[in-house]
Amino acid sequence: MTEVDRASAAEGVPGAALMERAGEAVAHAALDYAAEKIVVLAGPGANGGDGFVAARLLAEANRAVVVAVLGDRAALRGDAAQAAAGWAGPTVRLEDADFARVDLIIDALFGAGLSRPLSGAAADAVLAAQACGAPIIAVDTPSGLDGASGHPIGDVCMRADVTVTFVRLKPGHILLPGRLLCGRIVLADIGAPASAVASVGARVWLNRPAVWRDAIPEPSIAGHKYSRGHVAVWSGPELQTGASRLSALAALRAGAGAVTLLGSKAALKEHAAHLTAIMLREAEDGWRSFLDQRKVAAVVVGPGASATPDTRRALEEACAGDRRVVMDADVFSLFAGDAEGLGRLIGEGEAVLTPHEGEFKRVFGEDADVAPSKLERARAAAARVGATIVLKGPDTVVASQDGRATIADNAPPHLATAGAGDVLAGLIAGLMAQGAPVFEAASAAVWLHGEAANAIGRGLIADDLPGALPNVLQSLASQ
Ligand SMILES: NC(=O)C1=CN([C@@H]2O[C@H](COP(=O)(O)OP(=O)(O)OC[C@H]3O[C@@H](n4cnc5c(N)ncnc54)[C@H](OP(=O)(O)O)[C@@H]3O)[C@@H](O)[C@H]2O)[C@@H](O)CC1
Ligand SMILES: [K+]
Repeated sequence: MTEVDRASAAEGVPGAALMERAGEAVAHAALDYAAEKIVVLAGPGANGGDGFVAARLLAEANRAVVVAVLGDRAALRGDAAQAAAGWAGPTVRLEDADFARVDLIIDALFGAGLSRPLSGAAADAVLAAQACGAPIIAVDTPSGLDGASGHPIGDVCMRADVTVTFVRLKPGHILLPGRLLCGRIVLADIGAPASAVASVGARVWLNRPAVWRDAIPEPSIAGHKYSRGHVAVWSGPELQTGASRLSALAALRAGAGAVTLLGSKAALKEHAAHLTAIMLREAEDGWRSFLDQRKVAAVVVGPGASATPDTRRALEEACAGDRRVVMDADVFSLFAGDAEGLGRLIGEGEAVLTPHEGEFKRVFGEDADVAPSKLERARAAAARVGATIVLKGPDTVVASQDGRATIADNAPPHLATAGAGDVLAGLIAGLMAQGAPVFEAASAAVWLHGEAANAIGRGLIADDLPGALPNVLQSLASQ
C-alpha cells in the first residue's frame, strides 16, 4: 500500500486526497449506526489521520464526537497533521478517553504501520473500548492485527464489528484469525488510480473465479473422453477404499473424460459394489505400465493409501512420467521430516500437495512455525519442493512455486468433515487432466469445493460433495 500511495502521488493523486476519501468511507460506515456519541481513537500515523477526517465529517453530520489522541497531537506529520488541523472539536489524551455511554468507537490507532505489540495507553484503550460493549469500527485493520499475516502482533488486539479498508484487501483480512477480528469488511475505493495499483504487481489474490476461470478449458464439441483427460487414482487397500473412491468420483465430476481406480483385487471388489462410471483395474504389480500406455494425464496418490512401501512405489511410478500428480494424506506420512526427499521425487514434474496444517508440519517440520503467516509458510514450502501447495483450512492458501497465491474465504464450517479432503484432491486432478495449469486448477478446485459445500449446507457429508458439483459448475458457466 505504501507503493500504491507513492504511485498514486506520481499520477497526480496526493496522499491527502486518499486520506480524505478514506475518512469519508469510515464516516459513511459509522452513519449506518444510530449513534449519538462517538469516540475516535487516533494514533500517531496516517491511520490516525483517517480518524481525524472521519471525526470532522461525523461532527458535520451532527454527531457528538470526541477524538482521543495517542501521544502528542503536535507531533503528527504530513497528511495526518493536515487532517488533525481540520478537526476543531473536542480532543482528549488517549489515557483520558471516557467510554461511559459511548454509542460507537472508531479505532484509528494503527493500521498498515503497526510495528510492535501494543503497550501502555494504546493497549489500555483497546481493552477499555472492548469492555465498554459499544460497536467498534476499525480503520484499515483492527489495531494490533498484522495486515500481512492475519495474526495479532502481541497479546492485545482490537476485535471490530466492521473494518473499513481501502484500495485492496490485505492478506490479514482473510487469513485467520484476522478475518474474525475484522468483523464485516468494507472495501472502499478511495480513488487510487488503477494503473497505480497495477504497478505494484501484487501476486496474491482472494480466491475468486476471476483469478482462474480463463485458464480452465471449456470442453470442446469435437472432443472425446480421452481428449478430456484420463485420471488414475491409487486405491486404498481392502476395507480402506472409501477415500480413494471419493477422489475418483470428484475427478469425474470435475470433467475428466475417464477415471480409473487401480488397486488390489480385494479393494476393487469393494469399489465395484459402489461405482459404475469409474473404471477399475487390478494393479498387483504397480501401475507404471498402465499410466504410460493409457496416457494418464493426472494421478492422485495418498487418500486412504496407508504409509506403506506399496504406496511409496506407486508415488515413485506416478512421478516418473510426464503427468501431473496430486499428493495427499498418507504421502505426508511417508515423507515426514523429508521435504527434500519429496522435492527430489517431484523434480521437474508438476505436482500439487494438499496438506492440512498437521500434515504440513509433519513434512516441513519446525521451519513451518518460523514464519507465522500461513501465506508465507505455504509460499516458502512451494518454493522448497517445487510444487503447488494447497494448505487447507477455513482460509485455504494455494501457493505456487513462482510466488503466486490465492486465499479462499468461501468454505463453510461444515466442510471440515471426514473425506472432504479426498474430494478436493480428486477435483484438482480432474481439472488438471483437462489441461488447466496447476496453480489455476488447484485454486479453482478449492473454490468449487467451498461452493459445493455451501450448496449442500448443514448436515453435509463428503459423499454428497461430488453430486453437488454439477449445479456449481453449471452456475459458474452461466455467470
Ligand atoms: N492507500 C492506502 O491504503 C491508504 C492508507 N491510509 C491510511 O494510512 C495508514 C498507514 O499509515 P502509516 O504508515 O502512517 O501507519 P499507521 O498505521 O498510522 O502507524 C504508524 C505510526 O504508529 C506508530 N506505531 C506503530 N506501532 C506502534 C505501537 N505498537 N505502539 C505505538 N506506536 C506504534 C509508528 O511509530 P514508529 O513505528 O515509526 O515508531 C508510527 O508513528 C493505513 O493503515 C490507512 O489507515 C490512508 O490515509 C491513505 C491511503
Ligand atoms: K486501526
